[in-house]
Amino acid sequence: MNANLLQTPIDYLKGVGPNRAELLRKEMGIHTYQDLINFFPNRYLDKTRFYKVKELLPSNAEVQIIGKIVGFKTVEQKRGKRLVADFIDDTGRMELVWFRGHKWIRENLKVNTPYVIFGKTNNYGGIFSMAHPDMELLEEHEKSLRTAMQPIYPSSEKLTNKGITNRVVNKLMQQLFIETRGRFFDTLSEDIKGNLSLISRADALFNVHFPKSQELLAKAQFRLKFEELFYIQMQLLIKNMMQKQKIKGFVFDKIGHYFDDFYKNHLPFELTGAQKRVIKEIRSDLGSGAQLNRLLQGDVGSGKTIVALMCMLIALDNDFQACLMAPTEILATQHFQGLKELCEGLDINIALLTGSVKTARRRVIHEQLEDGTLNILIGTHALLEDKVKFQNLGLAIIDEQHRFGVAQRAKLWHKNHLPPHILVMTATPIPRTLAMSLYGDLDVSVIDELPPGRQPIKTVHRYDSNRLKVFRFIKDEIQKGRQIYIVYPLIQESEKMDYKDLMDGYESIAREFPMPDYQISIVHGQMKPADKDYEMERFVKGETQIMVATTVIEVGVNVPNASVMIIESAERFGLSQLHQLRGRVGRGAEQSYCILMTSHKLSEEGKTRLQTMTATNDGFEIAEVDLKLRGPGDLMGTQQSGILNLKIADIVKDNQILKVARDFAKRVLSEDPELKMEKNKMIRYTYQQLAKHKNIWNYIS
Ligand SMILES: Nc1ncnc2c1ncn2[C@@H]1O[C@H](COP(=O)(O)OP(=O)(O)OP(=O)(O)O)[C@@H](O)[C@H]1O
Repeated sequence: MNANLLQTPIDYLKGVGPNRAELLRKEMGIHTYQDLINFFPNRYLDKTRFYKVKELLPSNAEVQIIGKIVGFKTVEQKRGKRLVADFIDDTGRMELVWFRGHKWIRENLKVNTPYVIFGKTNNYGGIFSMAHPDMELLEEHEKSLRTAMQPIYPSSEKLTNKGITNRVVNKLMQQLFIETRGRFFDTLSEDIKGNLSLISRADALFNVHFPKSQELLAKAQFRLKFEELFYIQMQLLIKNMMQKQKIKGFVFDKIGHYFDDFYKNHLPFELTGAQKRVIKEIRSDLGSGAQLNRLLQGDVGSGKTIVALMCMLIALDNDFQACLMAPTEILATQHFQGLKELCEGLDINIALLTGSVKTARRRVIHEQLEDGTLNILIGTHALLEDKVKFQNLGLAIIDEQHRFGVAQRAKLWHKNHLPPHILVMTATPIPRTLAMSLYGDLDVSVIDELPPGRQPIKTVHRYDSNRLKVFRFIKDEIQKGRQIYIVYPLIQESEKMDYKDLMDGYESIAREFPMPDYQISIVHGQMKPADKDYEMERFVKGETQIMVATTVIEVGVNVPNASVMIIESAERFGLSQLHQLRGRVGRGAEQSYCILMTSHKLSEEGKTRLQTMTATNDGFEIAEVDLKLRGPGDLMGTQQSGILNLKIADIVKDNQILKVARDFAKRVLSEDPELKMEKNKMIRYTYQQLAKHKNIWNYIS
């Protein structure tokens, strides 16, 4: 197919006038023939069956009926007018209803003329009705391309009211196939097609818009989904390959005094097998001559901090500086304290830089960074300020990267004449499939083992009405010398109300656990950093037994003696947030507990979340459920990724296809990294088009 023809503006397609063209462009992003062909149905209806009005059941099933309109009437309602048509077939009568677009409907729908209508039926007071039905003249229906499965396009009700009904899209699609004669060149190699028994691209496009059978539809969808995912994976793998070739990293080939001394004399515990493996992986990257770009995933409490430190020591051994950036002040401070403790006796100059560091101290830090006397800098995004200049930054570690985002990751790159090695740590496990698609340009290491001696956290769900029992339990635990977290949701839109909940909660806890027997800390977002630190500090030192907090403590806080996590209004938290919060306990050797408090009013999804939490402690399993419940768009940090704007594949449902696509992309590139082989000609061409047009779907056809 001539690629230029597909670039034809949509205005030229027969049946598209200036008004429609405008709507197609503005509302549906369809500018060219190509855009239209890549506008895929989001579902299909079985159109083999026609119903009679008499056969309708009072359920709201989607049905297809043949009949005629015998008259219109307008009904006044509180919330505006409703247009109602009397619709009959030879067995009975029903109503068609429109809430909007009355003028267009009256002008365009014919009375006493047979139509095929379809849509969802309702039954109010014994009368069947269908709101905003999709309608086609029977005569046209008989003429149109016969398909068993009727494609339903994702065009909104708004468009339907402006005349772009499903039927119109369908007709335009037919016209497009007529004008292009359905000849679309293939984009995959014979090799891949043969291996996976894929149908041709032309057949796939035809059958996805005009399925001849269920079986062909399935084949068409598989082929198009595979192709979409395959090229995304190609893009990520090639990007990764180029990064390795082009971006020379500093070569950290020495393992010197810092690392050795720490390993032999200061390691506070035996490393787990997973920690050792990950350090080895990172070490080999650091010494390879390419830039390290690695994602380090480890479930909560799996011991990422020590891995981070040991990598920084390698940088120091090679006469470079290192930095660690954390998303919150509390976390940065905690990392600083923890690392300082670990580095004791090692002769390392390590500093903390956050928004609340005083100017005089800041100046010292800036100077020492530039003259190279500061070895390690820990901080928040304050590290990204222009004033912060390193003498020789060799390794940047980013904790909890989704909160920073890709742009900030890039900013760290420019802190040096050559980009430093970048290690991204995350404690929110990202389902493997998603990690593959989102971070395909990063290598991934996983710490999949917890330090020994940890007991799984016992998680239970309790209703608010059982609060007294929960309080009794807390008292018993405090008696045993343990510490307790009580966390309240703080969600921005309703901050005031949440804040009140927190303060009310705090008061009732203070009543239940009076001084001097009990000491309570409180930490929330509206406090000054210094006050927060003070309260945190008291809890860390064990001076207070209860920490009442909002989710500011969500990530990374490490108080091994804390053994009970109580989460108030647990139904309001997302799954990964619940898992993160739970991860604040179970960090010592004692049996730990997580108690999820809720009212009796729970949504289905809320119930699933609570059941998942009580059933498993595995962060990866939880992340998978979370992904299924919320969809990838809602997962932290994924919004910024264009990758999720898929046209036909669904990253969750089609993750098997994603795996196959990734395997094939890898296979092609390992055999032919520059796509020079004759058999990969189409792949090379398609890939080049893709790189040129940025948007994957703007070229393939
Ligand atoms: N190999 C090990 N053996 C025993 N204890 C360990 C080991 N590795 C880490 N720890 C301890 O486990 C606790 C958790 O480690 P760390 O804070 O590094 O976890 P993390 O992976 O950063 O988790 P999170 O993301 O939840 O903060 C710390 O108290 C740490 O000292």
